[in-house]
Amino acid sequence: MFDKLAWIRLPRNVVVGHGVIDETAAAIDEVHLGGTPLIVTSPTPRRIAGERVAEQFEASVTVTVETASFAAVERVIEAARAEEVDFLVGVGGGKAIDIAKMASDELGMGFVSVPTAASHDGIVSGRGSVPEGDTRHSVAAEPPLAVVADTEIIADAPWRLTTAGCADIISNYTAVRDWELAHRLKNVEYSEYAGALSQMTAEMLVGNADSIKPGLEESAWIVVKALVSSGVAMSIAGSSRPASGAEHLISHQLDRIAPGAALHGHQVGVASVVTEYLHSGSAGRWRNVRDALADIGAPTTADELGITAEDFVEAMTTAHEIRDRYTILGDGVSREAAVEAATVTGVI
Ligand SMILES: NC(=O)C1=CN([C@@H]2O[C@H](COP(=O)(O)OP(=O)(O)OC[C@H]3O[C@@H](n4cnc5c(N)ncnc54)[C@H](OP(=O)(O)O)[C@@H]3O)[C@@H](O)[C@H]2O)C=CC1
Ligand SMILES: O=C(CO)COP(=O)(O)O
Ligand SMILES: [Zn+2]
Repeated sequence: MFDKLAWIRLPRNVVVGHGVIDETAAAIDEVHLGGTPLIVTSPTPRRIAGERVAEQFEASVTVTVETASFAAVERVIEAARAEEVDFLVGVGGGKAIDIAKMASDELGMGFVSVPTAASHDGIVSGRGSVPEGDTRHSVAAEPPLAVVADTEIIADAPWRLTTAGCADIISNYTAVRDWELAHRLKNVEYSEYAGALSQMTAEMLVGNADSIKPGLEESAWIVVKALVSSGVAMSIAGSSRPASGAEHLISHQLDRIAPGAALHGHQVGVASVVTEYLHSGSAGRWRNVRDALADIGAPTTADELGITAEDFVEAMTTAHEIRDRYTILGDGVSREAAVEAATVTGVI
């Protein structure tokens, strides 16, 4: 008798390359999804990619969403039922993809991810994040059956979206440290395989920092591959643990305290500078994290995020409350300790 249930849900077809958007229907066919797709997109991605995806099918339905909300997920579910579609395709950044992912989960329908920006690892994962009440963190949702990432489109997206994706990957270092800590102190289940994959993904991205530059299509390749790998680590773990530790808790808290101030990846990157400091002290590796962010042009200070020192410190001191996830924040860092960590690291 097994006392453990392993449940790893991964994409079956990951297509990455120049111009592959025009192969979306073929990639979908390969995973045996047939019939009419419901394309979930947002205004800019619709113009750039959504229409090119739609024209590959005899019939399709498109829903354009403007904001990430449960109302938008409901609208997509209603459209899918009313139009009797067979599967969902999310075309865009995290907003369109997560709305499609959450709706697919509810509908029990196949889901395909067509990212137009490499802004964070949610574009390839089985985790969905749509703000609900006070909740900002991800929940389990339908993983994509196929991912179609056109590097020509992604390389043309605003550069800040790509640096945000890089910073989300760089934050894997501290996420894994938090996970190991929770394993040691709280007996939280830890997967060495998922932890090693997540850490290696960050190392490879940092090792390739010289090739991550605006206007260079190879950057999109490197970042998408890292996001896929991070998504796989989360699938193996069955949670976002390998890619989300205290730095993510701080970012989720910033989303409440200073909504819309900065991109997810940029926030978790800056937060990981201070959480690395909390882990290893002033002589530790926080400078490596900061320098890795600076090398790819991501923010390294609260000011660059457009967040005040006061708000950043408040997020640090309250972030432990938002989720049952043990990290270096323990049962809360004091205001003095938060100010010290953020000041020594130059974050505030
Ligand atoms: N599942 C997970 O684990 C995670 C999910 N998230 C979720 O993801 C969302 C944030 O993702 P993010 O990608 O930053 O947000 P969006 O999907 O809102 O995209 C960011 C902006 O980029 C625009 N855009 C997208 N692609 C292109 C392109 N190729 N060229 C020009 N502009 C483009 C969008 O246009 P437009 O305004 O027209 O949409 C939007 O203005 C949030 O809803 C968040 O909750 C965040 C982290 C993790
Ligand atoms: O953003 C994520 C991983 O990079 C998902 O993490 P959360 O579960 O904390 O939302
Ligand atoms: Zn993240």
